[in-house]
Amino acid sequence: MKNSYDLVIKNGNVVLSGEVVRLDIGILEGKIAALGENLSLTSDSNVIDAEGQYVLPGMIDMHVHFNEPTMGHWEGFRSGSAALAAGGCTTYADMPLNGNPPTVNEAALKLKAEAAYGNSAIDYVLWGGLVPGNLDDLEALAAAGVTGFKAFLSNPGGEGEGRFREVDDNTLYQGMKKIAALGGILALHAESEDITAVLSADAEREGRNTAGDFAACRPPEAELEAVARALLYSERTGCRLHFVHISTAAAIEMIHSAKLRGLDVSAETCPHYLLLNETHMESLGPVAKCAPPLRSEEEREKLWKVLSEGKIDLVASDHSPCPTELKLKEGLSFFEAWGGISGAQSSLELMFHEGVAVRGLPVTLIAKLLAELPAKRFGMQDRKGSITVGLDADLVLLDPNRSYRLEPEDLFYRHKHSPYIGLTLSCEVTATLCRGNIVYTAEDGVVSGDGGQWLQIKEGQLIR
Ligand SMILES: NC(=O)NC(NC(N)=O)C(=O)[O-]
Ligand SMILES: [Zn+2]
Ligand SMILES: [Zn+2]
Repeated sequence: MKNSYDLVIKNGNVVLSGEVVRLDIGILEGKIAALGENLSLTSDSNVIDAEGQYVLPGMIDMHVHFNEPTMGHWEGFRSGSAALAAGGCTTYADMPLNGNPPTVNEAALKLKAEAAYGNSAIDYVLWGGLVPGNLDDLEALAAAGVTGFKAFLSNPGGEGEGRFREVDDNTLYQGMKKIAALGGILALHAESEDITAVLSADAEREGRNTAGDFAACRPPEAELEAVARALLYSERTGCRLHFVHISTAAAIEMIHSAKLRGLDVSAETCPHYLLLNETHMESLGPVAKCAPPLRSEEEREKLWKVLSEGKIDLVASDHSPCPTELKLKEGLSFFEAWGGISGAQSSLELMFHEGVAVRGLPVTLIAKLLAELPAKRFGMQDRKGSITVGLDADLVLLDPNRSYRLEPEDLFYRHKHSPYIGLTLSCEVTATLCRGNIVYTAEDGVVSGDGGQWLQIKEGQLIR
C-alpha cells in the first residue's frame, strides 16, 4: 500500500543531528512520518518544494519576555509569537517577568496561561519565578507544569510594588534546595548586584551616563562572581542550573569546567553577544542596551571560539521588548532607557548569517544550539528539537541564497525597533511549520497566528 502524507517537503537539504542530507520529509497528523529519497505522493498530499533550501528543526527559543498579563502594550503573545514564527521558531519559553503580576505563584501562572491561550502562533512553555518570599509557591508552580524557575541575582528593573525582584543569597540557597527536591531547574540571570549597584551609584553621582559608562558599571567580573557563587550553591544543593544570556567566554569556561566536574549546569548566550559589540551600543544607542551589556570586540571573538568548541549549550534571543519611546525619548539617558534587546525574529537568520555564511561553521552546530540541545535540556526531546521520525513536524525552511536588508516593516514586534535593522542578512526564512501546520511563509506572512499549545513540564519532562 502506498503511504499517504498530509504534506511532503521535497528536495530540501535536511539538517539532521550531525549531518545534512538531501531528503524528502513526509508529514502525517502533525508528526514527521517518513524521511527518505523520493517519497511517493498520493493525490491528497500537499507538496512544498525546498530545492536549494535548508530544512532545519524549528528553533526552540528558551528566553523571551512577552509582557502579558497587563503589559501587553509592550509585547503580547500574538505579536511576539508571530515574530518568532517569522524567524523560524516553533517553540518558545516565556519568562516570568515583565508582565503584571509576574509569574511567581499559581494564580499568576493561571493569568499568564489565559493570556497565551489561543493567541500563540507556535508552541510554548512557561517559566515560573523564584523571588524573595515565594518559596512556598514553588511546589504549586511545579505541579502546574512550569518549565523551571527563573531568578535574578541583580536588579531586574521595572516599576511598581509587585514587580519581579532579585533574590538575596538566602532565598537563592533555600530556593535551590527546594527546586532540587522538586526535580526542577533554576535559570539564573548572573550578575552581581553588589558590584553593579555600587558602580552604577558612583556613575550617577559623578554624572557619567554614556553607553560606555553603563557597560563599565556591569563589568565581566560581575558576571564571573555571580556564576561562581551560583555554581557553589548548585554543588551544595544539587539543584540543576541554567545560566541565561552569558556574555563572556570566561564565564562559559567556568560553567564548562563545572560540567566536567559533574555538575548539572548549562549555559546560554544570545545572538547580540555574538553579532554586536560595545561600539554598537555607542553608535545605535539604547536599542542596543541590555544587561549584561555588549562586550568588546575581543570578548565577542572569544565567545565565538568557545561556541565553536561546543562549550555553549544553547542560544536564545532574550527578546525583552518595550515601547520605542522607552528607548529613544528625547533627553533620555542611556542609563534611564529600558534595558533589553528586541531580537526574537532574527535569531536563526543571524546565527546562520554570521556562524555559517561568514565564519564557516557547520549548519548542524547552529541547529544543535537553537533546537536540539534546548529540547534535551528542558525535557522536550521526545517531541521537539530534531528532524526524526515520530517527532512533531516543527520545521523551518531557510534559503541560504536569499539575501535581504532588515527593515522595521519586516518586524512583527508590537514596537518595531531592533539593533539589527539595516543589517543585510545573507539568508532568509521562507516557511515555518509547527506540528505540520504552515504558520508562516515569506510570501504570505503569518498565516496561522493562534494554533500554539502550552507544553507543560513535570519533573523535567513534557507531560502533554
Ligand atoms: N527585565 C528584563 O527583561 N530584563 C532583561 N533585560 C536585559 N537582558 O537587558 C533580562 O533578561 O535581564
Ligand atoms: Zn536577564
Ligand atoms: Zn531576559
